[in-house]
Amino acid sequence: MSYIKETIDELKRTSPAQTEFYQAVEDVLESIEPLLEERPLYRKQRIIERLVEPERQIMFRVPWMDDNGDIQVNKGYRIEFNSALGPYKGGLRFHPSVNAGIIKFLGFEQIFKNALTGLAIGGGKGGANFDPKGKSDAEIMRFCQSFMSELYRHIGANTDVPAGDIGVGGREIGFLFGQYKKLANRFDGVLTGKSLLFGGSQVRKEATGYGAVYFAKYMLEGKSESLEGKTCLVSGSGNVTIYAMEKLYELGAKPVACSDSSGTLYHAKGIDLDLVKDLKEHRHERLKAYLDTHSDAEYTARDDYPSDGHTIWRYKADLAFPCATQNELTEKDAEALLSNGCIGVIEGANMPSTQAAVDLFIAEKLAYGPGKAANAGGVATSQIEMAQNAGMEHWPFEKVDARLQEIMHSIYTNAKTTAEEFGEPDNLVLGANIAGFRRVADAMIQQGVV
Ligand SMILES: NC(=O)C1=CN([C@@H]2O[C@H](COP(=O)(O)OP(=O)(O)OC[C@H]3O[C@@H](n4cnc5c(N)ncnc54)[C@H](O)[C@@H]3O)[C@@H](O)[C@H]2O)C=CC1
Ligand SMILES: O=C(O)CCC(=O)C(=O)O
Repeated sequence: MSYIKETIDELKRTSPAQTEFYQAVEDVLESIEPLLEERPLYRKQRIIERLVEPERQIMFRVPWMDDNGDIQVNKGYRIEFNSALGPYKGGLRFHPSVNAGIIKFLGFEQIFKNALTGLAIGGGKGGANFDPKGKSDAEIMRFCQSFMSELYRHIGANTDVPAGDIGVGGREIGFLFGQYKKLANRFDGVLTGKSLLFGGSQVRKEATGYGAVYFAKYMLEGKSESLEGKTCLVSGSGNVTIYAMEKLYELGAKPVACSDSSGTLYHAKGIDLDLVKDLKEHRHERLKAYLDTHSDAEYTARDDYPSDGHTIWRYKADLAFPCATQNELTEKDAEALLSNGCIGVIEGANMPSTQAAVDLFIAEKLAYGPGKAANAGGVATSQIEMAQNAGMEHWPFEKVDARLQEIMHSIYTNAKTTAEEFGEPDNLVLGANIAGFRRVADAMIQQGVV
């Protein structure tokens, strides 16, 4: 039996029912096989066995009272996965689908993503199976306060620094920070993605979307192509999607489709970004309401999606940016993109393409930027926020944006040159996984068996 299969079988036995986690582990293990052959020390040191086991997993009860006075109970998680390179760093996700397996897959991805940034940050992730949809601000506040009432004792500016992810934006980070400050009696950089009024960094809100588009720019330049005039499908309509679309417009491309969990919107003239921002950032409405302003746009409800995939990837466009959630781009979607002449897929979300879709992109030598490389701009800018907090500084927008561009360029170059080193110059999955793994593994070896 191969080493990879043995490892996955052992994970299935010891950590049952964590499908997304196995998928994330398999993706990394398959890529690093040539490195393991070249450097037997990694197996001797049992780096893989140590890496797949989180350093610490915290699971807790989150009781809170809704507006009717009824008591609700959710499950909270913080998985402190690996601290070889720095304090645990990674977002919090509030979504009804959250469970230990989802948080573990996200935490595992985060280890290698954070390593790729070249910064001193380890990997962690957390969240709750709480559904913010339809909740009042007061309910969100009470939930965040209860969540932090347990979490505060596990985190710290030099220990573990959470941020946002799906369902956790500026409003939630504000409530979480307020409760942390009250309980810990400390005002420090324990969370990132904070408001600019109390320690937040310029560009953090925009960073993941902007970063993914910078990555696309560098990857296309590597193929003597550019973003200018390209039509783009950008799934989702949250933080990552909105700022990816903003940067695409700035760099001369045209986003023509986006989506939410209820359906897909297509507008051949180009998505009206101001309207989407208003609908999603202020009015908290479904995308369908876009049709009230633009009757020439098309909307497909989720119930009418093809049974083997998602409507958004069936439209013709030059580039695809999956920016919503995991496994939102299937093999059939990948086939549709390729047959419609799509030349690049750049992942703003974490693990949005199924393994079969990824295999197809690699076999077809598509310009493919895997999430752990392409969406690392968010966490990289979080580290810039931590550095500003520690130094009691506040950098201007231009300075943070320039640093973000440098980091995205270096991530692309590192993934590309590592892919070349291992004889597969077009395979940035292999390049990103090996480059990220090597940095973490070498640090673990130097720190001994801990
Ligand atoms: N916020 C950040 O800085 C970072 C986020 N990510 C990843 O980017 C993705 C999006 O995160 P955010 O934009 O922060 O979250 P968000 O909560 O702001 O937006 C999520 C969006 O995805 C949509 N969505 C959720 N499930 C969907 C589905 N099944 N089909 C279509 N749309 C769906 C929601 O309607 C919403 O528009 C996630 O995979 C997250 O892990 C990755 C790196 C950093
Ligand atoms: O900014 C951060 O700390 C984390 C962002 C995040 O959750 C991610 O990169 O998936």
